[in-house]
Amino acid sequence: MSRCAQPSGRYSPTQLRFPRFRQNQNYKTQSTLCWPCTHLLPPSLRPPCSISGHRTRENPKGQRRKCRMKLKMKMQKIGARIGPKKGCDCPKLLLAVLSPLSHNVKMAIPMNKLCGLVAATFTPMTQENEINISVIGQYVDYLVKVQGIKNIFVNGTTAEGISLTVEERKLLAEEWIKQGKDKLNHVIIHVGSLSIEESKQLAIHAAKCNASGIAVISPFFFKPQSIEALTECLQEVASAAPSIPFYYYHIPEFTGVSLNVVELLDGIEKRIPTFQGVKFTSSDLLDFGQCVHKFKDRFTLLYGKDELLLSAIVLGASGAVGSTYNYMGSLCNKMLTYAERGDYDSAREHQAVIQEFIGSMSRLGFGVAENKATMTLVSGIPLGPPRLPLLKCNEEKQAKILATLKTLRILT
Ligand SMILES: CC(=O)N[C@H](C=O)[C@@H](O)[C@H](O)[C@H](O)CO
Ligand SMILES: CC(=O)C(=O)O
Repeated sequence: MSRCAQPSGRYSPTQLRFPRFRQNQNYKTQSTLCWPCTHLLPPSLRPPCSISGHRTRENPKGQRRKCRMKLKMKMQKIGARIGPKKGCDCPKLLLAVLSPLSHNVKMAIPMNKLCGLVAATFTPMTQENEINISVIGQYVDYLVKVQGIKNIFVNGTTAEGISLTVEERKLLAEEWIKQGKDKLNHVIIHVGSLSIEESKQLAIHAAKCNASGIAVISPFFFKPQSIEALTECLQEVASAAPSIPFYYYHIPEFTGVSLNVVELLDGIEKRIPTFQGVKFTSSDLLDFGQCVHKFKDRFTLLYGKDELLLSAIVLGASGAVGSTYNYMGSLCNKMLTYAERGDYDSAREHQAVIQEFIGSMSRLGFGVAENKATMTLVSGIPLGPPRLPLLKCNEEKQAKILATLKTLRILT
C-alpha cells in the first residue's frame, strides 16, 4: 500500500518508510492546462488578445508576455497552471472551468493522491436519534491523535448515510469538512442515493463545501443491469460536480449490484473525466487484483474489507477505507508498516488480531449497531444508537464486545 504526500509537502514518520509512497512526491500539486487548449477557455478567462503575440485589434502592439501573464494569473485563481501538452489535465480542467458551478471552485485533480487508511465515520446521534454534530470536533482529534488516521469517508455505510435525510447529510458533510480543516488530508463525501436527483444535489453541495472528493454506490432497488447502465448512473452524478474527484463505491453485498469493476473501469475516464478511483468492498480478490493490475497507474484503488486488507496490499491496493480503522487504525497502521518493510510474519500477526476481532464480532451479529457501540467503548466519544431499521446494541452484547477488546488488547 502506498502512502501519499501531505498537502504541506511534508511527510509523517510512518509515511517516510514507504518507498512507493515517496514516489508520489511527483504527484501533481497543481492541475495543468496546455497552451494549445487555452483557446478553448471562455473569453472571460482568455487574455484580451492573442497569446501568440500577433498584432490584433485588441493587441495592437502584439504584447505576448503581458497576455500570458494575465492568463497565468487567471489560471492560478482556479488552482491551475499553464503548461506543456505532456501531462496536462485539459479535459478535466476545461470541464471544471466551463461548468456553470466553476466560479471560485478549485480544480478537480486532487492536491495529494488519496492513499493509506481512510476511516468510514459513524454518525454521532443523540439518544433520541437526532444528529449530534457537537462531538465531531472531538472525533476528528481522536482519529488524528490516537489512531493516526488522516482521511475520512463520510455518510457511507458505517455512517448510515442511506438512512439519513438529505438535509442531515448536508449538515454532516459541512461539519466534518469544517472540523477536518487543517487536520485531515482527505474528506470524501458519499453522495449515493436511490434517487439520482438527490445524489446530484448532494454532489453539488459537497463540491461547494470543498470536499476532497465524492463517492457513489449503485442504485439498489431498481438496479442497473449492465455496465452501461451503471456507468450512466455514475456519469450523471459526477457531471453535477465536475470540479471534484469522483469515486465509485462498490459494495455488492449491500447493493446487490455485482457487476465486475474491472469492466466498469475500462475507458471510464472518457465518460467521467473526474473519475479518480474505486472503494472496493468485496472479497472478490480476483476482480480487485485485475483492477489493480490494469488500472493502478490511472486510478486509486481503495480496499474495503478490513479483515482481508493484507491480501489486498499484496495485490497492490492504493489504500483502504473501513469502519474498524476508527478504533483499530493504529493497529492497522502498524500492520502496514511491517508489510512495507517486508516483515510479513509481523504483518500477519497484526492482521490476525483484526481478523480475530471481526470474526468474533461476526458471531455476535456484527452490524453498524455493534460497530458503533465498539467505537463508543474504545474512544469514549458518545455516538449514540443507530437508526431504524438497525436496533441498538444491547448491554449484554456490549459486555461481550468489551471483553473481546480487552482479550485482544485492543483496549487496555
Ligand atoms: C459492510 C461494511 O460496513 N463494510 C466496511 C467497509 O466498507 C468494512 O469496514 C467492514 O465493516 C469491515 O470489514 C468488517 O467486516
Ligand atoms: C466502510 C465504509 O466504507 C462505509 O462505511 O461506507
